[in-house]
Amino acid sequence: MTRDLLVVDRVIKRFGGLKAVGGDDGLSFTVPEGTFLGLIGPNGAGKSTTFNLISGVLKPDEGKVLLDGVDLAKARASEIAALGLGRTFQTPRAFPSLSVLDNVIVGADSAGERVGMAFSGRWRDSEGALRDKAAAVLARVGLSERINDHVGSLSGGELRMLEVARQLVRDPKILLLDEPTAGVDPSLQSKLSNILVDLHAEGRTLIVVEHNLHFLLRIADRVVVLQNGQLLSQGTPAEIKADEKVITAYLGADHAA
Ligand SMILES: Nc1ncnc2c1ncn2[C@@H]1O[C@H](COP(=O)(O)OP(=O)(O)OP(=O)(O)O)[C@@H](O)[C@H]1O
Repeated sequence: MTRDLLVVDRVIKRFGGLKAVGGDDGLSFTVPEGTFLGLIGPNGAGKSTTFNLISGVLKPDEGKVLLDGVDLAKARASEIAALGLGRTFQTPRAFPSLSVLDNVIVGADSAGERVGMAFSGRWRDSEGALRDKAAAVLARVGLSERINDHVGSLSGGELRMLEVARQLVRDPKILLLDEPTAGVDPSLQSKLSNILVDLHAEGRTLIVVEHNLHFLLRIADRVVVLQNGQLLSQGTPAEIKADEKVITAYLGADHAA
């Protein structure tokens, strides 16, 4: 049986006394290793808060989030990165004065690779390998022709692809993507969806928050639907599309057919 890589166990998160996530019993769901999970829900449902809880950015007021058995509330950011968790942000975070290639190299650096190599004297030998790895992930996201450009010249969609490349260079076991299709034109969206399908086929665990549920329902293998901070439904895309609760609360009557 596949083990659960991520366990959200009766989690409650409050802001100013109001529950953003959790409802009465707390939010619980599990993500088996190798799953491509889509996290959806209407505005204010608690998707971003849940996303921040499962990436260790926020700590729950009650309950636990376990990644590979480790309680994220007790782990340092470096420990979480060492568990193989990578995440992108709703607003892409790139270094505007650096080239596209250097942004990806810096992405690998935050995993401590360059620092470790510098200390061990392997820096010169490894610099070329790191550049090759960065160039390879940029090719994967379709940015080969932009590697020497400054990120300031990238479109919104290209910036999102750069975010994905900056995570991929670290070879994450579990990759969390926050609204990856926001501001991305249809041709890049289809490229992104192919990349996600490939990453999933490689055995990586993906968790993707999206407003664009048509995008997710086509490619995810499991979907969690939130409403008012609580679990409204979970299942395969086919089960979610057929779930009356979801249709009523979120999808709209046109999906019932
Ligand atoms: N930092 C915060 N301080 C106070 N309230 C917050 C904070 N973050 C979120 N909330 C509240 O928590 C609830 C859930 O918000 P959250 O952003 O997680 O929902 P969401 O599903 O991501 O919404 P959207 O689709 O609009 O991004 C909302 O009522 C929101 O106003």
